[in-house]
Amino acid sequence: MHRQTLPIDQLGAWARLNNVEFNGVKIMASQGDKGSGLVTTAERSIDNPLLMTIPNDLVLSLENVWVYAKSDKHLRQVLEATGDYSRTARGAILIFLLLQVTNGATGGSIGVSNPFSEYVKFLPLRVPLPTTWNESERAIVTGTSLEAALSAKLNGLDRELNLLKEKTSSIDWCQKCWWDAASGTLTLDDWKTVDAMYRSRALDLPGTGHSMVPCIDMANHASGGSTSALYETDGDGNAILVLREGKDLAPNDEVTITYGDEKGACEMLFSYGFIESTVKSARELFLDLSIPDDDPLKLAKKAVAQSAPGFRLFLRGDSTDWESSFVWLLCVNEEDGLEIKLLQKNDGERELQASWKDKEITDMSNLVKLLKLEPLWDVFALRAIITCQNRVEQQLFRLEGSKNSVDELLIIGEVDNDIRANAMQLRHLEEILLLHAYGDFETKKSQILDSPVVQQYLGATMASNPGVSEDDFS
Ligand SMILES: C[S@@+](CC[C@H](N)C(=O)[O-])C[C@H]1O[C@@H](n2cnc3c(N)ncnc32)[C@H](O)[C@@H]1O
Repeated sequence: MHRQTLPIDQLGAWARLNNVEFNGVKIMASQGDKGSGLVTTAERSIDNPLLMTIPNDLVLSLENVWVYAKSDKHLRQVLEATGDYSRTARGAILIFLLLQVTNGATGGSIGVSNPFSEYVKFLPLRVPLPTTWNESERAIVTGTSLEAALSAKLNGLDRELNLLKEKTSSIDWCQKCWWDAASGTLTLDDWKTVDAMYRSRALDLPGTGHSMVPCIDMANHASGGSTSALYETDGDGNAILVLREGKDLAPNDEVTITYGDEKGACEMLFSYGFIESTVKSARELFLDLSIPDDDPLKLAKKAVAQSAPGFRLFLRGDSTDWESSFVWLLCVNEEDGLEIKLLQKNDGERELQASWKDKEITDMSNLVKLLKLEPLWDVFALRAIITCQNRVEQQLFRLEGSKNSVDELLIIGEVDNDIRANAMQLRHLEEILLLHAYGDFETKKSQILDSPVVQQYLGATMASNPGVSEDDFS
């Protein structure tokens, strides 16, 4: 779909028209590779911390999308057709943004023009999130945790667009403008664009939740002590940007917020398209795990697992640690005490019920608590460590094994320079974290292997299965 644009220096006029108040700040066209940003026009200090006020009705939240829908038939039709999807903040806001882009592309004939129909024209034409990267750019993150996250996200976006098509094809104007082979112009790239707009600009606004706040979303990110401002909600429900305590800004200083200092390098690149060059650690990453085909409870375990299949590896102080409720499900079976049964409910429905030695498990995060009470706890803990360590090793092989093809792509592929720098930084940071984790798992493994419970268990297992060694333990 053709996206109309407006020069960013006209955003000041848009802001005045829509009662956005700037106090000693303005939007600056270019902040180097960061796109537009916010800068001060005068000295700012904590004596007068208010930098910007955005009226409540300009905050794009789930609630406000439905308020706009009351006076916009086209928006309402799509929201209603998509059911539960548009009852979530992300779903409703994505549809709203798509309607604004459609409004611009159809010269205003679809939807009712509102402040956002103009505002989206100030947003960058290209948001460099990995979902918008080309094939070569995607291939250079092979072996990082972004590889799986990106592939899942791309599949998810494709599914969402197909669902949107299925639900709205019967609406005449949707069929004509979006889906019709001759006149429809909506593509997967458009859907990726609205998703990227939302993901890279959404804030968790206190009292409102996930929302997009025009003008505050022009603030770039800086972490730690470099963050200069915070967003909040004032007593009247307006969104405000205020100076951080202890910060004094001189004229022309950039005003920054944090997009989440706790986020790992992969999540930063995934959601915002960059990693700060000063970042020295990947901080955390997620590795997926699959249940082996020879596990007799494979399908049942998949059905009762309440979390993503994998584990989160993260830095805690100087060491690495991991967390997952899925891993524990992977490490025990019927012979240990896990049971998963199909129950017939009173209403005729059937459901799977998991239990550990006759204790029902409704919340899978409780499985580890029950395992910790078992005499064989050290054995289960060792299985979990070996499972995670093997997966870390596999990831290191994939990262290492892709180095030559990545080097080649950097020479012959079409790779944007910023994307190259970010992707290579991610590869480097994740390799360090994985190596660190591998070493920490090794230490934990040798400690736990000394436990009398494990020694006794291994002795008994090897005696009854002469072909089995300690290495086969997982
Ligand atoms: C909320 S928007 C900020 C405004 C944006 N610069 C614009 O031109 O509209 C977030 C996007 O700005 C860019 N960005 C923000 N902070 C950055 C930083 N510290 N380094 C590089 N890019 C940054 C990224 O493209 C990110 O996805």
